[in-house]
Amino acid sequence: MDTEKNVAWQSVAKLAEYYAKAFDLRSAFNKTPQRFEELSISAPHVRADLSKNLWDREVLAKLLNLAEHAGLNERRTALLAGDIVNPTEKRPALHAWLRTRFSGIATNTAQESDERLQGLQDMLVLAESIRANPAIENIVHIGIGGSGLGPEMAVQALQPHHSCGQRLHFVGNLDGHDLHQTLQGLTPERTLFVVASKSWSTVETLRNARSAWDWFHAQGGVNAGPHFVAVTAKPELATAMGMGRILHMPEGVGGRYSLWSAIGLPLAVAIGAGGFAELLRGAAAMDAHFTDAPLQANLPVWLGLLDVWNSSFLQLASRCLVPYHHGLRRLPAYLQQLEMESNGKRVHANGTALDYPTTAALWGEVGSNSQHAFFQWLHQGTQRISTEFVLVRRPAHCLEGHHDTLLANGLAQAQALMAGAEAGVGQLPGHQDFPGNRPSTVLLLDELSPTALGALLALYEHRVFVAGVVWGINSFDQWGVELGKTLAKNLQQRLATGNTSGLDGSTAGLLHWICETQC
Ligand SMILES: O=P(O)(O)OC[C@H]1O[C@](O)(CO)[C@@H](O)[C@@H]1O
Repeated sequence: MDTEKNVAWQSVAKLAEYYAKAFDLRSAFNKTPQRFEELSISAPHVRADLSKNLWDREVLAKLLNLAEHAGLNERRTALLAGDIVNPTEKRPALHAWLRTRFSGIATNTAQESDERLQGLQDMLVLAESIRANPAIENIVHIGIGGSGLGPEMAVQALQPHHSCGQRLHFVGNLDGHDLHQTLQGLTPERTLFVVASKSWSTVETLRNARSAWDWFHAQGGVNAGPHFVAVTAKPELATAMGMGRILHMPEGVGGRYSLWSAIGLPLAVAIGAGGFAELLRGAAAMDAHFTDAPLQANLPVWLGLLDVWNSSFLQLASRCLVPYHHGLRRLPAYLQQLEMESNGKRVHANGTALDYPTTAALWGEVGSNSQHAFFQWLHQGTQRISTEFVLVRRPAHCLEGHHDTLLANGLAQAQALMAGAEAGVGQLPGHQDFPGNRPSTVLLLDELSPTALGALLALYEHRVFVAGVVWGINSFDQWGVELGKTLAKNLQQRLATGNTSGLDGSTAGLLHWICETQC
């Protein structure tokens, strides 16, 4: 860490002990009646109440100072200009660049022709032709991680906006049960497979694609090619596998940031090219906020700094995400990849070890279901973590008595985490005491439209970037997934032969158990 950043870091650290041990949210609200106004902030389509966190304006000011000394302004400019921000892979991170250019929000570059935009343009044209083709009844999207989670989550989230005649299915898992169950009842000639893999080397996706290809012929289909669309940065490999149509995605768009590229094909089929353009516009509006708003009035900056504060300084080991909207039930899984693959790192971008905790584990489940699962732990467990609520003001249904009750439940959980309560007369002391003073954040959308979803997801992307810059890590590579892939290849061969020589005792023992019945 350079000297100035270190001084700024130490000055934040000086505050941390008090906020971790002695700060009390209830007293803070009593002492500062305008605390909500001071610590809540709006951005396009998203309002955020950060006042129920274990911080205040003094902490925020010091964190903003730290961000400046970490080079946030310069790094943000580099990201949005499409410069190299992923040094270990020598790549830019083009997600915001792509949607901003495409949406024409970037003045003077709106009509820019660039081959990196071509795949997205081709995808939207193809999506419209699929929507207009009644012969295609089912679309099976095959892809994992960033090539699956984003489209699946967004297709679910925007279900009320669907306007296509096709049914959409998602297959990611290497476990054959996933593909097998999905294919039940489908007819080859009426099915279109979308095989999404940026690298075209992901074992899960290639295995599923080959099995789908075999299924197509085994079920009497002829000429599979036209029924297979590939989305990839490696068109030559996809062509060699027989894919009938290739959509290109740029190398510079990272997997977990790729919903905005041709990877978004299932979503564009579901909501139409116009709906997809709205998603891009919503995201680009958040990009513009991130670019233009001063750091002290910038929502992604506040959230990224809060993440740094909670994890590195207050040592809160996880963050629980609870979206109170059925459509957002896959948001925790999507954000797990975004946050934990991006910032789950233990070394600086230059490869040297870091001596502070980086990103917290992210986990969660949709509300109100989660209230009946793990909220006991959140309210009365021995460990304190932070909780994040995503609320949506207006539902897309008109069933009486649901949405107000849902919103009341979300608000109540945040209130209870902060306020706590003592067991009353006739109640059980201890068992019915709630300690309170547990931090939470509320993000509020007016409605779950394509535009608002785009803005929300872009907000999370920039937040991850901000925290990564302050931690000094490269948020755009993922070397941590490689060792397991290499070992799996070796073990696959051993499973075929039962050879355990040279293996550690546990892996050898487990292999023996499996081979007793299989090999
Ligand atoms: O699109 P691909 O290349 O199949 O990769 C899928 C996913 O696998 C990962 O590389 C991790 O293994 C992710 O970063 C990526 O989103």
